[in-house]
Amino acid sequence: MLLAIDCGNTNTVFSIWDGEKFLCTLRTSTHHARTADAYFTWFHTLVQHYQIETDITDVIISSTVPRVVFNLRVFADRFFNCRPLVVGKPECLLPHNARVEAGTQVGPDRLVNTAGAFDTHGGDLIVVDFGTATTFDVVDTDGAYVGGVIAPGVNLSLEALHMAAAALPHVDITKPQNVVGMNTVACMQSGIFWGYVGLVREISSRIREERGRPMKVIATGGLAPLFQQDTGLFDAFDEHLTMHGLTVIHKYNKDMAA
Ligand SMILES: Nc1ncnc2c1ncn2[C@@H]1O[C@H](COP(=O)(O)OP(=O)(O)OP(=O)(O)O)[C@@H](O)[C@H]1O
Ligand SMILES: CC(C)(CO)[C@@H](O)C(=O)NCCC(=O)O
Ligand SMILES: [K+]
Repeated sequence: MLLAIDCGNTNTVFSIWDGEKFLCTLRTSTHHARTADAYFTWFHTLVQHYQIETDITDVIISSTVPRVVFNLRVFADRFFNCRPLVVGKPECLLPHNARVEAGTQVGPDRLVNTAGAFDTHGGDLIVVDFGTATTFDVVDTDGAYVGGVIAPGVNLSLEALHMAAAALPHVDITKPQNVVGMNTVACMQSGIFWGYVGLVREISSRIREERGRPMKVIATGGLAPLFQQDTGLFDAFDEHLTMHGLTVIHKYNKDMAA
């Protein structure tokens, strides 16, 4: 059984993959100081709570925060007696190597999304991930990551308004009824929501134009469904894209080692 760990700048997600399906998905906030023992206490409590029979033999990690990898390695070694595969390390092979400028470190989450999206949807894709940052990953015909776009995340943008302007409150994202807001909160929500709809539309269309071919837009991340409603921004929403990508990369490495 595989334990797949997707560690983002805001949240860390653990999923158990039995080879056919995910048995559970557990979420915690990302903290570089969390110890291996603390991970296990949290993990074990939830696995017991959900009464899941686990027999973890393999661990794969994607982390956009380099500092957390040490404790996750200790966690894998101490509790599952295994050496984890870490996406982005030379020993972790990718089904298709990224084609980017020499010396560029592509975020592991973007490499994982690329592998997952290509496996499910084929080539010529734009993958949009609404995480801490909103990223666009361009997946070539053959499945290689060939570049993309990084924009500030939705919640980060709302937080930045609140932090920088004394009179602007903390607000949660929602889809406003109107564009013209008649109170402060509605004005902020409109700016972020409709601004993002425009951002996604413009960037997707410019990517297609630059590459001169039709490309499908696949969205993932917790906020994607909110942006999909009535906007037709995406060809598909794939909630489990990152986790699926981790299983694809794990299987590829197993097959290559066999
Ligand atoms: N309707 C909503 N309003 C506000 N926040 C939401 C809504 N739906 C989901 N979210 C939040 O969106 C976030 C989406 O999670 P996701 O895993 O896609 O990215 P993240 O964890 O924030 O970023 P990262 O992977 O970079 O750490 C979660 O924090 C979730 O609580
Ligand atoms: C852009 C983020 C923060 C999105 O999670 C992550 O993929 C990252 O840290 N990337 C490194 C730079 C790059 O991907 O080009
Ligand atoms: K994410």
